[in-house]
Amino acid sequence: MALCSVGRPLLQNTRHALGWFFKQKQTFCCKVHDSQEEEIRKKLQLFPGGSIDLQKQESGIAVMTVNNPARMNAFSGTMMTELEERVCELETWTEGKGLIVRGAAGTFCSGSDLNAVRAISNPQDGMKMCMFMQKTLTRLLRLPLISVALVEGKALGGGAELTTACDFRLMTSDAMIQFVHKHMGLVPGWGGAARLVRIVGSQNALKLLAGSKKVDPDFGKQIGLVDDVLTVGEGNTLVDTERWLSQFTKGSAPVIRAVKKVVLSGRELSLDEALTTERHVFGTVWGGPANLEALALKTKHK
Ligand SMILES: CCCC(=O)SCCNC(=O)CCNC(=O)[C@H](O)C(C)(C)COP(=O)(O)OP(=O)(O)OC[C@H]1O[C@@H](n2cnc3c(N)ncnc32)[C@H](O)[C@@H]1OP(=O)(O)O
Repeated sequence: MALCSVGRPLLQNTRHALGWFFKQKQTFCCKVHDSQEEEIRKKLQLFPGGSIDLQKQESGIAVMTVNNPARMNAFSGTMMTELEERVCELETWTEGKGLIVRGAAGTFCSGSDLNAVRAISNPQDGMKMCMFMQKTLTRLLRLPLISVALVEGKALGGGAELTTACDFRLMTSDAMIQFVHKHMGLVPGWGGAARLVRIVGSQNALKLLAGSKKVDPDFGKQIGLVDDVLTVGEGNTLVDTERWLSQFTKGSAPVIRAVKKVVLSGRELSLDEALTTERHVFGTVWGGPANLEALALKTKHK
């Protein structure tokens, strides 16, 4: 049973929560063949265009690119299903440590493709699409990889929501994030509001959503949405992002992945559940190769 199948509350009980960590391969690496999901997958296939590209590098850092430049990297239907496939691929990438999510051609993502949105504007299809993207983005955030959204140009609507499905956000100095949903007569539906509240607090989330406020790098840093700013024109932003991320991904993959798991459990589970999970994760690294090597080297932390 997958963690978040339709109609099932997330993290229903401790056993389920622990299964999340230890059975990821079995529970996550395949599509959930729920009939409603199959139906929306088929419908999404009717709206082609663009791609979600994934490059897994030997460094243990993967780069995922939202690629639909003719539409400012808006998500077509097929891109939504491709995103799910790429997340599946990353769930089984045991050597992975980090992930960069970015947009093609110097801009992040302008949300869902408005042509597809118009065609499936009935509430039933809207709900199914929203559930599909919520689940995929939840799985993206829960990957045992340290993830960062590299925001160049604009991140609008669903694009702004996508940034919140990463652990960190970097912006170039001329970039902008905007939850434009209110202007579209909507609220976030891809899990962006729930995640935003956890990142910036409810006061700031209310300002960003109710005011559709534009977030530039300074404001983003001030409210804690943005972790760092890359100056435009000073080198290659992707290389700069890899360098920034490598401060957290340096070292052994099992340890980095374990760090992400304990932080994630602290963020999502009750204290008791998180403590139990922490013990289990600790057991996976205690006496492991990295631990034994550090002990043999008599490492000092000066
Ligand atoms: C739960 C999910 C909720 C959502 O995501 S709803 C979607 C929210 N996003 C939007 O409303 C974005 C609407 N687009 C815009 O505001 C502007 O196009 C944008 C992104 C600021 C760029 O402005 P400009 O730089 O002036 O460029 P432009 O308007 O000429 O756009 C270039 C081409 O891209 C297209 N485009 C941009 N965003 C799109 C989208 N979301 N869906 C479909 N097509 C989109 C735009 O129509 C234009 O195409 P074309 O050259 O006219 O064929």
